[in-house]
Amino acid sequence: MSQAPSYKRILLKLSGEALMGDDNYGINRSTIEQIVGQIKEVVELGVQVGIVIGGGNIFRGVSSAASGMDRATADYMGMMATVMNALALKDAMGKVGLIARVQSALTMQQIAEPYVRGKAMQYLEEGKVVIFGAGTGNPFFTTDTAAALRGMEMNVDIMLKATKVDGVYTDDPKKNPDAVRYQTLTFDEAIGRNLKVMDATAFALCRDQHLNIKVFSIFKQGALKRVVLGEDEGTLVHC
Ligand SMILES: Nc1ncnc2c1ncn2[C@@H]1O[C@H](COP(=O)(O)OP(=O)(O)OP(=O)(O)O)[C@@H](O)[C@H]1O
Ligand SMILES: O=c1ccn([C@@H]2O[C@H](COP(=O)(O)O)[C@@H](O)[C@H]2O)c(=O)[nH]1
Repeated sequence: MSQAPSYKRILLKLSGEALMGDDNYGINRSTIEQIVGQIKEVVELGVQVGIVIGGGNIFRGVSSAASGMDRATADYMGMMATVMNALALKDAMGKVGLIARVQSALTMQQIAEPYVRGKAMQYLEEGKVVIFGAGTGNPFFTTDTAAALRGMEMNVDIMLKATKVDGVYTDDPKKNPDAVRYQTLTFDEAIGRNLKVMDATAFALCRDQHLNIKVFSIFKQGALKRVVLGEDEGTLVHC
């Protein structure tokens, strides 16, 4: 019996750091293949997939490597890092027969299309995966905020934040072993408790536009498909 997805169109926010796998930097080949395999599973269910990818595996504007630099310059470097990840993701998708397009918020026409909302919508309707690179195109923002923004522009049904932890916790589970995972929580709770799993700007945007977020671990085999099928996986952040 075929399974019916709970969502027609999703915006997947992929952590850049998740691409490192167990490495300290960059893109781990088997990790990206594992992630692309999960994306393929949901495309095959007929779900339209837009992706915003982070850059933390290569460069962050607020990282120690950037300290002493002009913040806006460092942020432009961070945005370029996300384009590198977007190209790597597109390449890995092509190898398993997925058709993907990269649209960049910063113009770099030799390597990526510029972001054009209508064109991106058309690609999604055609069943192509659209990877949005360069975040919002503006310094002082993050790719979480870009994911919220593109998700709203694409009229997606839900934003899925695929990360290294399996949901939202009372505290950072990487630092506090006593942290407890929420099954669901509201945007106001997430903002009020200053939970650092996403930035507050992204939470506030999603709250104001009624775009729910599911936070889950991309390292759990089949997790993306379970989320899309509406099964119990990760943490739902809702209005
Ligand atoms: N309350 C919390 N619940 C869950 N995770 C939390 C919490 N507070 C902090 N974190 C941390 O937030 C991180 C979110 O990671 P993620 O890599 O997705 O961030 P990102 O900055 O969006 O990614 P990147 O810049 O690599 O694209 C997790 O690694 C987790 O350790
Ligand atoms: O809209 C945006 C998005 C990102 N940046 C810069 O890129 C890096 C990497 O993004 P992450 O969200 O941390 O993965 C970020 O640290 C910023 O320096 C940006 O300036 N604007």
